[in-house]
Amino acid sequence: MDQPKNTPPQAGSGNAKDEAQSTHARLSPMMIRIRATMAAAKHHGIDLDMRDLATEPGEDSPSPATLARWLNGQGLVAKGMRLKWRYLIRLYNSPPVVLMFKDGSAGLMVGVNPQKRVVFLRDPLGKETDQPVAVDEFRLRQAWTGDVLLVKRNRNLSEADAKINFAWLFKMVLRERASLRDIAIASMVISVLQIFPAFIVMQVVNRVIAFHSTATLISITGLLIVLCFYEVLISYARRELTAVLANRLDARISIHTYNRLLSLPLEFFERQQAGRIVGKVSQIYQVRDFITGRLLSTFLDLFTLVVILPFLFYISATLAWMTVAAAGAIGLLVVAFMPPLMKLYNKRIEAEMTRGSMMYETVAGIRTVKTLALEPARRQEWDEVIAEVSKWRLSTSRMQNWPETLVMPLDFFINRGVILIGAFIAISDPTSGVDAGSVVAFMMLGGRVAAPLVGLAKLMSSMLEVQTSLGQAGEILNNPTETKELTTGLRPKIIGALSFEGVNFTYPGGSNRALKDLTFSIPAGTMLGLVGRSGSGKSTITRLLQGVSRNYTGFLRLDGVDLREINLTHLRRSFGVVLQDNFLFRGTIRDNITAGRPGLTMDDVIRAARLAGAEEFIERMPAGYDTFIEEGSTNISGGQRQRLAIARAVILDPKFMILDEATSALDPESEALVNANLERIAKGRTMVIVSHRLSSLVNCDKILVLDQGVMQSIGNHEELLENCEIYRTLWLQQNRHTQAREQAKKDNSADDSLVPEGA
Ligand SMILES: Nc1ncnc2c1ncn2[C@@H]1O[C@H](COP(=O)(O)OP(=O)(O)OP(=O)(O)O)[C@@H](O)[C@H]1O
Repeated sequence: MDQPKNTPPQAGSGNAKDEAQSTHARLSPMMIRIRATMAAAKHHGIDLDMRDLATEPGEDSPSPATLARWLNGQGLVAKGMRLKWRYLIRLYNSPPVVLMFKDGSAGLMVGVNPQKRVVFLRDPLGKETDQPVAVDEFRLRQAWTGDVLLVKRNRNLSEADAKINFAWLFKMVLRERASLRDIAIASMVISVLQIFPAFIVMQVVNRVIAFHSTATLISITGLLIVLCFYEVLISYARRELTAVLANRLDARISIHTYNRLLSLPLEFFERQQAGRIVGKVSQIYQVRDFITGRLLSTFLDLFTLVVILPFLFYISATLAWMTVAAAGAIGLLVVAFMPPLMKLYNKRIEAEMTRGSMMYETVAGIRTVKTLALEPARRQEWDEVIAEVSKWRLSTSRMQNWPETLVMPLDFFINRGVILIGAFIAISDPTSGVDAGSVVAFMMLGGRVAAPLVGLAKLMSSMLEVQTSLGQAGEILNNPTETKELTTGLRPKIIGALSFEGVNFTYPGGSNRALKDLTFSIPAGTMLGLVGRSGSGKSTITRLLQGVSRNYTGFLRLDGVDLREINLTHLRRSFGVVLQDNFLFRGTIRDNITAGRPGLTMDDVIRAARLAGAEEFIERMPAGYDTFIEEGSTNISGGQRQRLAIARAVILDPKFMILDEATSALDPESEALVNANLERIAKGRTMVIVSHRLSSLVNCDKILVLDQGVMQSIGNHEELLENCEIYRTLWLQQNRHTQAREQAKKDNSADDSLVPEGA
């Protein structure tokens, strides 16, 4: 237990201890801190990937806040905080706590004994079963900074991954109950303050005017000014609170929506039109507007009702009943028109969605539209879409116009008729208790009763609209996500040996198998070419490898590990993938190569660019690595874009690369350049290359020939030319001209040799 000063207490005993200490000696304090955090996460069943850790510039060792950011959102909830010893020893029921040490490393506290006033530390590099070591306050203080990282499993992973529906909305609004309570109190106070002016005016009319009392008028004026001042203040506070609440709800909805969208599997996006996805997901903003707008204001108006209604009954029950009855009739009218309105509303949304889709499709496919001069056809189609939208918009507005017109007489009755009736009662029946003051007070407050009741009725109709919008957004967002596969599973070190064992795969909804009983294996470091006619299943193989489709039968193993057991994020990160058409984001070349992945330095960017053969053209650009790439990468050539995509794929030094027609769209010169770079990159990696051009695959160690999902043969170029009919045919088709030229050359030389000497 004797430790030198300021050295973190080490756990373990005997040989294990020596071993652990020698590992400690090899690892930097920063690494020990990271490993301690990973061990705390592991306790909750979450394997963290160090590549997700984004350290702040200038940090020697990640701070608790940085570590917490790393853990949050990976199925864990983490919080960095400063704790006193006396609080630390109260954490007796907690899972492992990471204690930050002064040298930049960390310890893992796995238990406490408050009676003996000791905490138990376990070696962060050891096993969960290792014996922890008891450390007292004095010894811990020598190493501990006082900072801790508390980690717990996100109890409600379902909350992070919750489906978008009313229950979710309700829970989310409920989480803001503190703000809601404050707003409700402010609304109550405002309502009460609003009663006073009416009450005062009643007094002015009845007493001041009737008895010519100036003194009463002065005191009433003073009171009125004070009340106005309070109302201004409280209204300000309510608006401020409401704005904050609306913003928080907006942020929550937006973050959750985006997270769910990102966790949907790629297969889902392939089945849907992008425009439709965006259109439907955007419906969530209607829901947001409803919650932060109508729902909140009606909720607040109801408080007004609760306060004002008793007051109105106090002034005159007859007039109050008349007002409530008229307001109720308005509500009924609104509700009666709801079903037909909803029908029309749904049609309108559908038509607007089609309009959005078409707009998106036109912008996305504008090259094709322009080059094929499709503008007139598109315009005509657009006219039809717009006609449909106009039709349903107009019908909805017309239908909406009806209840709005029909409620007007009732509204007039509340605001004017009730007053007239009040005046009549006051004149005809002096014993009724209705006097001039009551009538004026009613005039001031009666209208405020109608608004919340009508609001309540409209709220019900809006609920239906929101239900529709929620349904639309849910149609996209509530599809099964791949969150579980992305956050759980094995994270083996990938070396690159690959084997397919009786793999069969059919696309969802497809009738034929895209891969039939595929069995082959390649050792790590192999360059494997995939060849076959169009539709033979080449891309399907790469899809299965990347875990895009997982519902295949048979086994697909990477270094002997079943692919389905491997964590999806880890799997995809371990691959470098270059496709035919690679999307570059708006931003600098450097941003595109790092693609926002944390922990990458400029040196990594330059190394990747060099490996991809992109360095030379980047350096020739005016701003070098800071050159801005426009949307659609219009300011660089196709060959340059491919080289940037390769740099982006190799920056993490993947041991496994997939190139799916990566050079097919390039001109021969760029293709030769990129192919030369690929051969360099291939050293020490497994590469799966799909290409239509067999000439770019001749150097592959193995070429797999597919036909209608069935493996025809596997071997190198020469072997296949000899043994595989399909390969030979494809090769001859593609190299007919070269063959013909070579034949012609041979013939010519043969002819020359026939010319008699001296001729
Ligand atoms: N998303 C999909 N949904 C349904 N069927 C699909 C899908 N993608 C491909 N297929 C079908 O699966 C089979 C294999 O397609 P795959 O894309 O793997 O062929 P390929 O050899 O890569 O073709 P190409 O060289 O034209 O890219 C084809 O019959 C194709 O029609």
